[in-house]
Amino acid sequence: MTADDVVISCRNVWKVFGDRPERLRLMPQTTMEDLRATGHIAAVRDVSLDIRRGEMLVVMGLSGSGKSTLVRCLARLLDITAGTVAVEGRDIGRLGETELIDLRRRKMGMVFQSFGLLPHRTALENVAFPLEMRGQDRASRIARARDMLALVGLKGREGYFPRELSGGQQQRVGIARSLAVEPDIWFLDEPFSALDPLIRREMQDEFLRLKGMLAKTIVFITHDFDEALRLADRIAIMKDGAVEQIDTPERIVMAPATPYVAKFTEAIDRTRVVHAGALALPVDGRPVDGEPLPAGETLHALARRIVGDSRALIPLADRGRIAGLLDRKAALDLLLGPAA
Ligand SMILES: Nc1ncnc2c1ncn2[C@@H]1O[C@H](COP(=O)(O)OP(=O)(O)OP(=O)(O)O)[C@@H](O)[C@H]1O
Repeated sequence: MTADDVVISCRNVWKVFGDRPERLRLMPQTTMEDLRATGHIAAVRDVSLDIRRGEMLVVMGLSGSGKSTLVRCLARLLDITAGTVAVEGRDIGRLGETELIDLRRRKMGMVFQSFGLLPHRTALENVAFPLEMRGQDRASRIARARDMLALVGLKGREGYFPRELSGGQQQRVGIARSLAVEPDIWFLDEPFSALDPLIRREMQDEFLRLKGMLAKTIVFITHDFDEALRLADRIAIMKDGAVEQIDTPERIVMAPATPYVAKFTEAIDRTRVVHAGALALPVDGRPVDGEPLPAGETLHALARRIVGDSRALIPLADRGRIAGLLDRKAALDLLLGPAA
């Protein structure tokens, strides 16, 4: 990864709430108990991570683990207590108020759990509002706002005020508003939590489509592991303000860095995460017979073909080349549980 690939970089970031956090001497070994003794609480504890351009980073953790606080620090909606957050190489802690507003307006989009809609404006005007702030002309911003509302399934409700919409509909207006400005960096704090499962899946698909098309950098908080697995390039698992592991979904479930991460991912169906290629054995001169299976597919997607295959070692192909051999028994053990 080169420096150019990194859009957001945070180093040893702390966010401590309490009486006088600025007077604390924070060190990696500072514990929650040390802080509690002085009437403080660390919502974010010594977090260092880099987010790459075009990446979708999903932040997960139990309630109170610091997800929202971390994301608010990345957008400098909160001032951090210690450490640095750099966006495209600029330390955002040093930006003046106008520069900060400009950075947010030009580069960042945000959707938070509380929808933050303007109560005296209609759905259409709410979605058009950030475009107005950018100085876009009325006709084009209204047209764009209409398109975005249609995209989130609110065609026909353009003239409704927030109080006339359900919680899920208000959330969709918030999503449409953030989509309207096509930000480079998107911060999404449980954006789909109030949506019912069908529309939620549609919105996830829409996100994946936009992500693929526009190479946006997205930081996304969710409680829902299935959602994380569908969307994430990498997942950060938080506990008590610290990031326990930041890794690909496959490595989070197959190589948990701590007992906590292992416990957190215990109930996940591994076969939906693990690609056949991850189980590949080297060919090492063994015969490679017959049609190979695609190494990039998950075991779940290949289940029928693996069950119906009679070869003990099934060749795997990646971009037209043999990538290794899949031990059918090991794959079946994962799919069906070890034989009794
Ligand atoms: N303004 C504040 N003042 C004091 N403590 C706060 C404040 N904001 C958050 N906290 C504390 O910081 C910790 C992390 O909160 P945060 O909202 O970041 O967690 P979260 O992981 O996003 O939770 P949830 O999933 O419930 O939204 C919690 O213990 C919370 O009580």
